[in-house]
Amino acid sequence: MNVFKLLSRSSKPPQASPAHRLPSSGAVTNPQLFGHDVVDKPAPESNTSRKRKRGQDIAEPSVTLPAGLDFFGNASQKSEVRPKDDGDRKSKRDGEDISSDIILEESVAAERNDAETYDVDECKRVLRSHKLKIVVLEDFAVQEEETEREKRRKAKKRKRDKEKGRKVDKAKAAKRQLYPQPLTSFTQLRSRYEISRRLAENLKAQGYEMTTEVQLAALPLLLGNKKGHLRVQHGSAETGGDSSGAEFGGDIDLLAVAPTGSGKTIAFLVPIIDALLSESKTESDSSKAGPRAIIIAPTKELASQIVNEARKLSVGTGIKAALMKKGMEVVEKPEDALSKQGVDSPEASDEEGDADASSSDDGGIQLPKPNRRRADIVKAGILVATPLAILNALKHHGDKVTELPGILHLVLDEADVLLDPLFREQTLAIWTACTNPHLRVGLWSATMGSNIETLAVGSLNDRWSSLSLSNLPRAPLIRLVVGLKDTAIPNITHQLTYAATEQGKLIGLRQLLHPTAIPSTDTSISLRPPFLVFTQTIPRAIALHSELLYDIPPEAGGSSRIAVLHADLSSGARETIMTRFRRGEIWVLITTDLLARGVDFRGLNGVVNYDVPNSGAAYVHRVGRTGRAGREGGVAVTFYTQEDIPYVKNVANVIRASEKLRSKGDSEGQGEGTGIQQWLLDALPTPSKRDKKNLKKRGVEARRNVKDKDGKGTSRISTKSGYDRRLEERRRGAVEASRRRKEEDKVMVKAKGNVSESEFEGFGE
Ligand SMILES: Nc1ncnc2c1ncn2[C@@H]1O[C@H](COP(=O)(O)OP(=O)(O)OP(=O)(O)O)[C@@H](O)[C@H]1O
Repeated sequence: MNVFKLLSRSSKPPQASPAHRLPSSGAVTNPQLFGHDVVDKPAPESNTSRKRKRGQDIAEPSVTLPAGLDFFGNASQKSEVRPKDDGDRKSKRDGEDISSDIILEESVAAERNDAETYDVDECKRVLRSHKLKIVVLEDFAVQEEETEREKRRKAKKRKRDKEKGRKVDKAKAAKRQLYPQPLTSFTQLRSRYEISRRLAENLKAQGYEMTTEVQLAALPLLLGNKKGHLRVQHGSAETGGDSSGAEFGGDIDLLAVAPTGSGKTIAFLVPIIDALLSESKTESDSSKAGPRAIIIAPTKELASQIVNEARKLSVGTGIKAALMKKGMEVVEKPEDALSKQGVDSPEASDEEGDADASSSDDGGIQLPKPNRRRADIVKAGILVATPLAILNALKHHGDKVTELPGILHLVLDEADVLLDPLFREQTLAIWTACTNPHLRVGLWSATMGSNIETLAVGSLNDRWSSLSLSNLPRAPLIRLVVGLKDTAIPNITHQLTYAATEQGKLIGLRQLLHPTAIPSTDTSISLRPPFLVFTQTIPRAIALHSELLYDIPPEAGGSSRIAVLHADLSSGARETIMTRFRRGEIWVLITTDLLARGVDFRGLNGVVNYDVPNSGAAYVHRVGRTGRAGREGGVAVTFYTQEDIPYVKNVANVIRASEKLRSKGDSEGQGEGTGIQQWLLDALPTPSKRDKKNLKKRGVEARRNVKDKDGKGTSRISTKSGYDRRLEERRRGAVEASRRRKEEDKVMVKAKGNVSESEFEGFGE
């Protein structure tokens, strides 16, 4: 009997032919998560934004691999048209490169239709069907203009609100809601917002046609002001036409909360690249070369992924994207200017020495100092980095941070973690250093606590007062939410498995690794490689890796198919493992929360939470590594033991919410599987606020990397229980002692023999 059958709860019944629905099957699905039954009018028949049922292919991949092998099927495969070499041909307009006239001809008709717009009611319908909610979180300009009058009005309103109760609040919320023109296809970017032709081509070459929900709303919001499109009228935004509405004076600051894998990267990169291109057309001043946009991400892996994406989108545009590395400088620091003028500065020389010592990029060659320093200053328009990497480069004279007046765009990707106590100080220091009055800020994540919103508003206010910018119009802060906030994506299957003990978890994981060894049951789900396994700590990841190292048979690649990735490895080793995993050479990657956020492995079939995540948000991000861009068939398995019971309700609640979301939005009725039963939710204890805080900070007590009384780590992972291990150790010790005794006896006998021999020798004399 399979014990997991009794103790596990899968969120959906097994599917008939999973191979066809695996994320790694290579087929590109509809990237949208919601609104599949809704036809986005006025999209014409020929328009690529025509709606498809979930799972219906947009196009066949050009290289057809067996479903089980094409792990990381590339979205670009489906695009027949690829960008040609940069120097190929020159555009007749604006000096842009033109790579394909075919694309142009094909898209003319579509562009004409794309220029058609929706009326306000249609906007509302489309945005609601895609579960999009856009509100003005803070309209600073209005606040400042009407301070006195507003105060009196607010006092009156509060009184009325008290009498009328919640209804009034709802009415107020509706008033502040926006309905921008939905962008249902990427071709509309050219017809409506006149983005660079080359940028449009690059998007097409990557295979992007239909927009995801977050792109559908965020791109019009961020590009809208370019043509004065964003107009708020009686609680709604509309395009062109009636000009009686209150118009936002400048651009906007945006706080976007959208599901994992929903294409937020493109949503923030396209407006930045477009803005930099517009700027480069108007500005001929080359002294402005250097970063104009900074994108901060919490890990090196995510930062380097964003750089890659930015480079792909800006091919042939002249816009460059760079990844911040040790030894690079963002701006010239005051001491550099002094040293250039021949003034000796002790701090400058100290720091220079440090930078040289830590720099791995100059291959140990010592160039003359001023030249080296100048050569390392970032010239790329888009700079992507972790907070510490930028801050280290900005610090001078101890803790002073060099200002960055040239930065016009600041993006915090995974904003909630960047503004969490772990990174908060560093992130805010960078934000404060961006002193340009026209700076626009974007905060993006799949999860966002209300404390982050408060912090964002506070930071915007502080910045405003410290820079004394009162003579300039203030941009509103707009919040865009896709789906249900802080919920896991609805297109994956969740399984919460009670494994009782540490041993149980290992057995469970082995069962997932060798599914054919165990007879399949109604509730068992199959998990095909490649998949990620998350542990709570680095020592546990290492221990699990060594335990599973020989589980994959040699004929399937053996131990080379399984790897461990964590922050204690060198950057080079981390990069190699990431590349091998993306190529499909590694099938099982064991890791910590280092890879929980942002990292995009398109064809990942599943995620195993070997250790329960530290919070509901952590669960959302970890499981969001599968089911990217609307791909179906991803699986998320979470093991929990006796020790986890006090905390697992967080995870159960997230799964339950995600299942509800699926069953509501799923016209095919697939969402009716009842994974997390109400009785389980009722039975699980609700963790206190303090417990949640502790858990988030340090994880489950029993698995912390503390030493036991023998000085050994308790984070050990093994199929054997501690009792069995002790017995075994004693047995081994006894065998060893007996062997040693025998050896000693032999030596004694020999020694005695030697004595008698020597005695005998003497006897010969
Ligand atoms: N419109 C689109 N059509 C098809 N694929 C898309 C589209 N937009 C993005 N993608 C693909 O979706 C995947 C996920 O995108 P991205 O990494 O930007 O997601 P994300 O929202 O930032 O996720 P996370 O919250 O995990 O960081 C990428 O492989 C990307 O190429």
